[in-house]
Amino acid sequence: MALFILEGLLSGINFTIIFFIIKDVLDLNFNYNQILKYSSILALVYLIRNFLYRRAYTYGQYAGSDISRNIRLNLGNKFKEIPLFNFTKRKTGKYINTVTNDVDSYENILTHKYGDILKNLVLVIMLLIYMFKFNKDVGIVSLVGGLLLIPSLYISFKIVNKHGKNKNLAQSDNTDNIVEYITGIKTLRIYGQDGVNNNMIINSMKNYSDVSFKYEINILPMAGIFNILIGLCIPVSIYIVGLSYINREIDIKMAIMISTLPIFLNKLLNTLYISLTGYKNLKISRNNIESIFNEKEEFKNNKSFNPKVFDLEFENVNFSYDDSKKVCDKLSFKGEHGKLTAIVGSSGAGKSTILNLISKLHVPDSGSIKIGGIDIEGISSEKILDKISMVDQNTFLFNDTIKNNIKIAKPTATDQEIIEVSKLSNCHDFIMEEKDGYNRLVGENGNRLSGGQRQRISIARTLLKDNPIVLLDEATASLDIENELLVKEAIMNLISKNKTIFMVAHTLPIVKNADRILVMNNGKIIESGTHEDLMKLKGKYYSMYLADKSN
Ligand SMILES: Nc1ncnc2c1ncn2[C@@H]1O[C@H](COP(=O)(O)OP(=O)(O)OP(=O)(O)O)[C@@H](O)[C@H]1O
Repeated sequence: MALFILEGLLSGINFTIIFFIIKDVLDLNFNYNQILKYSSILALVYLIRNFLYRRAYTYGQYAGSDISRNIRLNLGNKFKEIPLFNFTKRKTGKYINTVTNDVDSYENILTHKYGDILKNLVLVIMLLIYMFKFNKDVGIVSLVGGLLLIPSLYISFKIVNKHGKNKNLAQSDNTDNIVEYITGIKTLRIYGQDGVNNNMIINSMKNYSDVSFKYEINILPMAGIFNILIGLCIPVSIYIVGLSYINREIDIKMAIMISTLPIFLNKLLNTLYISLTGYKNLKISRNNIESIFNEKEEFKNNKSFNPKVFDLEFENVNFSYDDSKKVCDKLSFKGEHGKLTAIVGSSGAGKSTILNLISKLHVPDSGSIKIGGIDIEGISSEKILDKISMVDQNTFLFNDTIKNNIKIAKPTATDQEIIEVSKLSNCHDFIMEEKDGYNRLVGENGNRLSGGQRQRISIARTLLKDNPIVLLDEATASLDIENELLVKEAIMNLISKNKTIFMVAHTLPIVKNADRILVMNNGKIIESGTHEDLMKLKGKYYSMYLADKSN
């Protein structure tokens, strides 16, 4: 900043030199020595200014990229603290937009805007001082022109606030839709909904360009009015200078000099107006970054969580995602330590929601969930998740080797441990089929592996993490027979490890051996007991079992 101000001050020397040249020319004193003197001063000042500007620019770039890197890292840290249920479709787009575009815009404020604004401000002040010094009346007219900047910017800032925010929101939506479009491109292609056939993406692009156009069109009138008003200061100043010259209050040198200054001032004020309006727009990005940092964080405390046993109890738990529908309706049940509790029931009954509540991805509206007799409400979710492993249909794999993907569950694991859990989860054979073995790359989100192989890797992770509670969500759904058998076998290996297991399942044979089966319907548990108990009841489970062709 200091270097930019210094550079601005030095550029004022140009005006002084121009003044002296005009003076010398009119005094018929403009000889070779004078020419040499002025050109040398101008060259020297130019070199110093160039040096200062380069330094200021480099420092600015360096500081800017340092700051934006830190902001991005801190945002990454903050995402760790934001409750998982906040990562909804809309918010994800907003987050991506902030981490990419908003941080870039903020860096732009730091690296370019501040410097330009300061430099031009210094020059405007210098020119005003010159004008007051040379001719008070022209000084007053120029000052009024300069002060017009304040109300004009006030109005422009209001417009920027209103339309700039909409533009920023449309940009987030756009980012979000583009991410969804690209991730869903396979499905969209299958149904011929890609490219210009995709209404969602077309509307989103159109909305963004409409909102951007609206922003520009609303900003323009005020910029035009300001432009005209300060433009009028030039003829008024020249009129005053002309009168002063006719009345012999100033000589011709002064008259020429003072007439040129309002033209420079006009250009500077216009640049300043544009820079400050742009600065205000970029501040929306700064506010977006701040709003993420201010987002409510997940409940956290330092309370340790080390229950002696890991039985799990729901007591009168009520929960709904939104007010329209109760997804858990006064749920009460117990899953004993080291036992397998299966949850079955019709689609949408609330089975997966139970697992989400256990892992604190959501919190109940009322009632309590206890692990080993301790209410999990008062424990941070980080500590709860430290005791839980989860296997669901959508195993997320990183674009890395198989080994590293398993190791994520326990970064300190030895190769021997990894091979051991891979054998138990029926992964070892398919891993060794290829020459790279455990160092084979799985591709983006594991796309070089089959669905069953991905699930077995997820089970290997669970075995490696060796947590006392295991949540299995439809782990055998959508698999072919061979894969299903291998996954089931892997699950059985998991079950034999004395863990408290909750398993949501559609196919009933694997449920048959459960210690307890909960049958859900519309957020309620309507039956519970062992397979034999429920078969004797001849209720919902009985009819589901008879209808299940996989028995
Ligand atoms: N994130 C969410 N926001 C709003 N509603 C949701 C959300 N997740 C689930 N639901 C709704 O909650 C209800 C229970 O969903 P849940 O996934 O728990 O059912 P489920 O029994 O596991 O179903 P399925 O067997 O089909 O997987 C459903 O009506 C569903 O539409």
